[in-house]
Amino acid sequence: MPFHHRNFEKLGDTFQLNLGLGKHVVFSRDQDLAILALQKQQKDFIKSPIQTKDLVKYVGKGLLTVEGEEWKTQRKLLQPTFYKKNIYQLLDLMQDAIVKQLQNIKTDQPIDVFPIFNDLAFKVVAKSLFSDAISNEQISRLQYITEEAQNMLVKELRQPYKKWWFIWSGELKKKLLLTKEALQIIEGIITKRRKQSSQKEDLLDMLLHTTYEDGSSMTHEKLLDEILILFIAGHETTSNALSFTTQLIARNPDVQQKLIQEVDQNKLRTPLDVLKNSPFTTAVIEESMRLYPPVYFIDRVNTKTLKFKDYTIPKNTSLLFSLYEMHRKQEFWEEPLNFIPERFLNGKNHAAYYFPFGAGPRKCIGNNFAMYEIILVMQELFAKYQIEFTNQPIEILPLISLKPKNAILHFNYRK
Ligand code: HEM
Repeated sequence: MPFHHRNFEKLGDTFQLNLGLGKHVVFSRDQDLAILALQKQQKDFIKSPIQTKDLVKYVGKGLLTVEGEEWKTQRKLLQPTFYKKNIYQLLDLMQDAIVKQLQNIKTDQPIDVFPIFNDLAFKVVAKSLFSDAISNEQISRLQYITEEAQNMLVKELRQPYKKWWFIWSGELKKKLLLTKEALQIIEGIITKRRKQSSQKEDLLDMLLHTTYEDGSSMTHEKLLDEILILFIAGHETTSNALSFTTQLIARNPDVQQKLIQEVDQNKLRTPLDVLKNSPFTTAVIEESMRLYPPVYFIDRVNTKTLKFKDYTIPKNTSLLFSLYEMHRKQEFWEEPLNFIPERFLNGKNHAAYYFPFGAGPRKCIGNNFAMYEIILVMQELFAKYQIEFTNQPIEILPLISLKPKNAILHFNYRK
């Protein structure tokens, strides 16, 4: 990251990096170019092969990893499931999983919050999807498999020269077998559910009843792929956000105090009422995702020659938009490196240069789900605990997502 920052400072908001062998990448923190690629002229851009080929190997073809007509049809089908009113129905399931998971917090010693939030975020997706039809063993196994798939993808991307070794050593095959096992676990749950007549209020039931324009439902295979994708897209991003948010709160006692005041006012409220009465908590989360956007890069490839400002970018160029850099630009944010949640409370619209959930038609479908989950975690957490930081500064691990490193915090029961 500092490497990119230096390059942006030296070379400007958009620059090209030569990777050798005739390959090059365009890095940009220009919000107008990003909006053009993601929204205004999105028809002339596709996702990079990292998502539409490399990731597909491990997680199949779901909303996140498909393109063109296939994507359009699936997005149209799945969008209503993620409307606010449908996510509201999942709040009790979410809340239940959150309360159980937060029991793992210890107060007698400093703890790394990332593994706790990572398990929590995975369980919240699992329970929202399947309610009580999934066992704890199945959840642990699915979590292990999806994380192994992501680790393998990181390895492949970082060490492309070792591709033959991954194949020859059997490592790749082993990982692909794991993906098969994950699909079998999900398939078992779906098959059982199809035989039940009673209705459940979970995502699986919604997905089973959702239909295309011609009245048909998703094929069994498509449903399996979409569910696996929800696990992949929905858990690490959320746990990163939770970890960075709590670290920032611990380092800013005034913010923590204000947050606790709001949490106390919400103490006796239902989860839905908590969501509706948490403006400061929401601002805290938004400010945290400004400084540490869990998806810190969005990639696209232009399918046509692109003319933008003084640049002509030949077609089939990889473009990487740095949300991390964009969210820290002096021209848009006063004291850009400081954590000031109030900037999200002054009624100003930041949509032109702040988009932690992406922008345009491929914007995160789970954005409400994620925000509601994080607000409910903050409510549960700060109703019981106060937190202190133990190490400076916040450390980052920029992999596929922006992960925290050594997110060690000390929890104390509130007096
Ligand atoms: C704080 C948490 C989250 C962040 C920061 C985040 C961020 C993003 C971003 C930036 C994109 C767009 C990527 C692109 O344009 O290339 C995206 C797409 C997506 N996200 Fe999220 N996400 C989060 C949570 C979730 C959750 C909880 C779910 C599901 C339960 C989810 C499901 C998806 C899916 C399926 C897509 C692909 C949408 C499409 O291409 O049509 N995300 N997310």
